Amino acid sequence: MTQDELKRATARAAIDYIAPKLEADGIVGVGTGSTANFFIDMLAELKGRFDGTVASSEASAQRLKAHGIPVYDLNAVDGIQVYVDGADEANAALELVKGGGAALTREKIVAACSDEFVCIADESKWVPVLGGFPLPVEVIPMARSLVAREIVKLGGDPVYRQGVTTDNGNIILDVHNLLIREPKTLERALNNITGVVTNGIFAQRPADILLLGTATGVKTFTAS
Ligand SMILES: O=C(CO)[C@H](O)[C@H](O)COP(=O)(O)O
Repeated sequence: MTQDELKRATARAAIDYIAPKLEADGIVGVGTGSTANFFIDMLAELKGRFDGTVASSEASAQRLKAHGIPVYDLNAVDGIQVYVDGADEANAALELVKGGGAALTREKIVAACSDEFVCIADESKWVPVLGGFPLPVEVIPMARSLVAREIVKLGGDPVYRQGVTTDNGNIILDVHNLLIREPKTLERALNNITGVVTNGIFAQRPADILLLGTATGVKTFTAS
C-alpha cells in the first residue's frame, strides 16, 4: 500500500470511530495536513449529524467550508467533543511531534480544548523515541536569533524554515538532532524560552487514541 492509501485508511477509521459518538450540538476539532485532509473530505458524509467544526488552520477551514461544513471561531464554542489530527511522530505514550505543516500552535490550542484527541497517522510516524523528525518551534519573528541561541544551549540544531509564515504571523525553527527522551520536560523547557510561542511536542496533552494505518490494517492504540 502507498503512504496515501494508509493515510486514507486511517482517516476512514477515524470517521467510523467518531460517527456513533457525534451529538447534534457537538463540535469536531479538525487538524491540518494531508491525513487531516482525507478526514475532512470524509467528514462531509456526516454533515448534519453534528453542529460544526473548529479548524486548526486557515487551510483546513477553507477545505471544510468548501464542503459546506460550518467552521466556528474557537471563542464562539463551549468546548470540542473530539479532535482529529495527524502527526509527524508518535510514541507508545501517544506523545507526539507535530507542526510539519506549521500549524502547531493552533493545533495545540484545539487539542487543549478537546474532550478527546484522536490521532491519525500512517505507520511511518510510529517511533520508539521522539526526535527523528526535526522539531518545529513557532517563534515571534524578532526573537529568531535569541531563540536559536537558546535552543543550541539545549543541544539542538535550529534551522529557519525559509519562506514560511504561520497563520499567527510568526516564523518556524526546525530543530534537528534532539533525541526527545523526556518529552514533557523538553516541551516545558522550550516553551519557557522568551520569544517561543509554542513547540511541536504534544506531551502535556498527548493523544487519547492513535489510529495507525499499517500494511495489515488500521491498528488502535491507547496510551501505555
Ligand atoms: O502537525 C501537522 C501540521 O502542522 C500535521 O498533522 C503533520 O505534519 C502530519 O502531516 P501529514 O498528515 O501531511 O503527514
